[in-house]
Amino acid sequence: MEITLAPRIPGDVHDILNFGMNLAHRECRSTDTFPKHSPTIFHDKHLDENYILKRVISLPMLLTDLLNFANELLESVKEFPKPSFPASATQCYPVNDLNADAIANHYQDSISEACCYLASHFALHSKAHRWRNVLSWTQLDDSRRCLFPLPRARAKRRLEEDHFVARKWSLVLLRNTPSVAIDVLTSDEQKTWKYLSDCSEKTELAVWDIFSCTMSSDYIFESIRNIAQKSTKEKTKIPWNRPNTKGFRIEHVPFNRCPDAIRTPWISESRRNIPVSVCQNKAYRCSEASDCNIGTSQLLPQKPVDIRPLDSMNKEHIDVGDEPSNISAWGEDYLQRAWARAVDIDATFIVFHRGTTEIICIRHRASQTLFISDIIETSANYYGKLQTALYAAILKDRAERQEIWERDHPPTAKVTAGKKRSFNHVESDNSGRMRKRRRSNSVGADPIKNTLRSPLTLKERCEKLELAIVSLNYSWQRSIIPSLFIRRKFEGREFLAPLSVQPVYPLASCLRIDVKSWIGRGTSGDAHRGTLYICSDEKQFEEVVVKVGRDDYSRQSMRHELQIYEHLARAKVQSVPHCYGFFEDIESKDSPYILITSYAGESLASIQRREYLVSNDPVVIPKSQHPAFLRSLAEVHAAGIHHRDLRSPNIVIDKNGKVSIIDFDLARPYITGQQRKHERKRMLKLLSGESVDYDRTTFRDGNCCDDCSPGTDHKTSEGGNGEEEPVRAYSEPPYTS
Ligand SMILES: Nc1ncnc2c1ncn2[C@@H]1O[C@H](COP(=O)(O)OP(=O)(O)OP(=O)(O)O)[C@@H](O)[C@H]1O
Repeated sequence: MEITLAPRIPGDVHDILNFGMNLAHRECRSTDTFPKHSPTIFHDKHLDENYILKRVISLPMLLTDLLNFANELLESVKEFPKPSFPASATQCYPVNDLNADAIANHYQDSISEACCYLASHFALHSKAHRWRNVLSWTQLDDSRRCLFPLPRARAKRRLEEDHFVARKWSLVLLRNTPSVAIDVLTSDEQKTWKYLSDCSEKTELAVWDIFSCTMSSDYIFESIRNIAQKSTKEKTKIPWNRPNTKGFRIEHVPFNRCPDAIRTPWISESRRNIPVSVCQNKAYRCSEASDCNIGTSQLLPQKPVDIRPLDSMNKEHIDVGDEPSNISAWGEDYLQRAWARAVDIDATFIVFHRGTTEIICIRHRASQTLFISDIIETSANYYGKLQTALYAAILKDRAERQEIWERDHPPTAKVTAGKKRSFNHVESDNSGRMRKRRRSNSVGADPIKNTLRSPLTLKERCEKLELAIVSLNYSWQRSIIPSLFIRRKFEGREFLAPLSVQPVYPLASCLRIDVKSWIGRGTSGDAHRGTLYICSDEKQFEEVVVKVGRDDYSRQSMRHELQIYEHLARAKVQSVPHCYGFFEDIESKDSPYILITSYAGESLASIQRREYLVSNDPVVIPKSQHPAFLRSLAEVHAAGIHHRDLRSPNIVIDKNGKVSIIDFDLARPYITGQQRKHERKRMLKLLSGESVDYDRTTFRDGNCCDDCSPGTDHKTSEGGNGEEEPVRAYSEPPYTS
């Protein structure tokens, strides 16, 4: 009989496995409050089902499972590594300000780096003398969090939130091959390595939310634990608001999800709680409508996006007392956000860490369930072992899921170019239908068809329609049920009448708008691109821009913009988009307002940016093309409109070369000759690639424009007697912004 002696664990490995975090915890600062809680808003109602956490289950056994897994790994190790490990910091951490980043740095230095080495060794190449690390716990590039220029107040709030929770850390897979002959590895290790090699460089493997070490984060952790315990006991589902729109038949179209690992031991316990229907290994097809996406597919974003499905940034700060019972909603919020991030990077493990305590969660994709451990004390002397097991589990889980995926999707010899489906890009089931419709009715693409079908007819027909049915289909937004918006009209500065909604609208009286991409964010809201048609007639449609605003400021500026567009339409100005109207969501007063205009092409800013990337030189528009730009501006001026925000994002050019001026939220309905000259000069500067911006630091009255130096008055600066009669667009008192 062969007797295998347990290997002697070297001292440095022993130190890591028996590491307990030593973090002195001071009283929280008096100013410490929760970041804003974010109730469900319009965009949340249109979230892709995959991004919604449906239930949570408490899994107290997770800790034991992971420690047992660590023991199994240790037993299987034939030789322990002999490199010099990053030392685990055992000294007490200075606690001046335990903000989220300080906690993250401490976790990284004290234990994470060492665990990356150990877990790589145990899970991948336990027999090799010389080996490399394949894991790195890293702060990710922060640039994706600042995609949009934020107004100062929102940027400040974001900073406050960053202070409380850092979301930019993750475990990353490195693609350097281990310097070890592959035949030294056991067959299991070879398999794991093969499947991990198929992942791309710097694949994010798990989600970490690192909290500041304060009383508030302590409350949040308790809240998470309580939510898990309560919903496990009562078998509750997390409720999710949807639009209340009636009369839309919801079709249940099952689809294949990315797989969940099944054999992994650490979810053996959890599997008992997952409904059998969604736990079958084979195809991960959802079987009940309530448990899966309806009519949608798993479409992972192509570009990294800042996932904030619960848009707390736009919500009022809600202070809570020190009562932990008040804060269950906060815990749910953080769980939901972490779930959404995990969906985005297709991660199974989510870790909440706050220095002295930690919670580990496992995401089950098919049932959209999160299994939640108890609160783990990081000072326990098995914490190092637990983290090593966690990292190895994450690696194994990734490899196993890749194995399942490749088994279920064997490479087909013949893949037609352009039809290849990538791992993370599955087309939505109705996209083919939409493409077909667009091909056969490509208004805008074919000028002959345009004239035959006269887009004006659609515009004219739309003028009388009161109801707009809006659904979102881009990035993580994928409406199951559309929202209803009702047309709003104004008299002077106020709404003409209170919102009145009829019980039933015939399809022929409804506009339908499919929002399909995000264009940009301005001061009055987000601009999206979409397709507009009338419900009863899908044959005619037009590309539109839908500006979505939520607050009072955006309502005011959209109202003003609508008024200017209406005037320009009456004056038959051709060089501006057609405005379809201003609509309001009928569901609640928190819901947004939308302003719909026709899509008028790509902005000068975006063309110049694109060209600049190629040539690296400021982009100059050829002189021969200047008249088209100047004519468009002159047309607007001739109608008595002073734009006052003439910048390259607000000049758009369609594919036939037609130049339009957009964005009239700052415009004034009267203009002097001097102001006209100034805007013309500004246009020429923009065309020659000069970057010109407005000085909005001083208040300008109607006699000045923002291009004048402060103190200049058009009336007095004019030659002759200085008198100049402004052209008035309409006889309202001048609008002051
Ligand atoms: N009708 C349109 N056609 C083409 N692109 C458009 C249209 N309307 C808006 N856009 C694009 O969307 C972006 C944002 O829209 P817009 O500038 O109107 O928003 P805003 O909130 O008024 O912004 P701002 O801060 O400039 O006032 C614009 O820069 C432009 O590129």
